[in-house]
Amino acid sequence: MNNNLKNITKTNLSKEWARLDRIDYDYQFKNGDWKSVSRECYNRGNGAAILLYNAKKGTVILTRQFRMPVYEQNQSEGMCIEVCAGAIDNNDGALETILRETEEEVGYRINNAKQVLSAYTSPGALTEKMYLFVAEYVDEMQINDGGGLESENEEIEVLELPFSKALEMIKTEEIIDAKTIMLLQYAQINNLI
Ligand SMILES: Nc1nc2c(ncn2[C@@H]2O[C@H](COP(=O)(O)OP(=O)(O)O[C@H]3O[C@H](CO)[C@@H](O)[C@H](O)[C@@H]3O)[C@@H](O)[C@H]2O)c(=O)[nH]1
Ligand SMILES: [Mg+2]
Repeated sequence: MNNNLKNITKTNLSKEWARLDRIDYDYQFKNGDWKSVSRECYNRGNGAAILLYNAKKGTVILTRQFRMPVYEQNQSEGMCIEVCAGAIDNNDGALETILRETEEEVGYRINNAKQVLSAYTSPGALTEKMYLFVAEYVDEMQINDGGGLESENEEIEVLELPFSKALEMIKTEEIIDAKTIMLLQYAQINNLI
């Protein structure tokens, strides 16, 4: 399949929380020339995210939390509004991860969720693939206040917003997280709410 790729070597540059490798390879361009190419790839595993919506109330559940990489880019954007999401542990599936994160982060116990999209979040730099879900919630499914795990230094504010307001916040750039924009627009295009 990849006849235009050879001599792939991987050099680990960092391995603390996640793994940063430099991958060197020879790549044959369309004009037939082979060139040596080097790319850094950050591997922090894959992720799952979910848009919880209530069609009757016309609302969605989102989170707000401090994100250092965002703060590093722009201090005023460090508190990031996102759908509920979590990293997929090695042996877990995307669905069981997102059901667990939904309980931990936003405090709702849902029995099932529908995977509607999958997406590489930054294919030039990250190996990460995200599995994006939607699920309906009703108030009776709330079992705690959410907030995330203190043991993981998480402090997650739970937001229940009118869907129309969430869409407006994409326009005003108060919502600037890619997976969140994708899921809100998926809900809009498919008239979920
Ligand atoms: N020490 C340390 N801990 C970390 C680091 N990165 C994450 N953690 C720990 O791992 C936890 C991960 O929490 P999750 O809820 O599982 O993941 P997330 O941070 O919400 O990430 C989700 O969204 C990301 C951004 O879109 C995705 O990149 C990720 O795959 C996942 O879906 C954090 O609370 C924190 O305790 C790090 O660099 N160092
Ligand atoms: Mg999370």
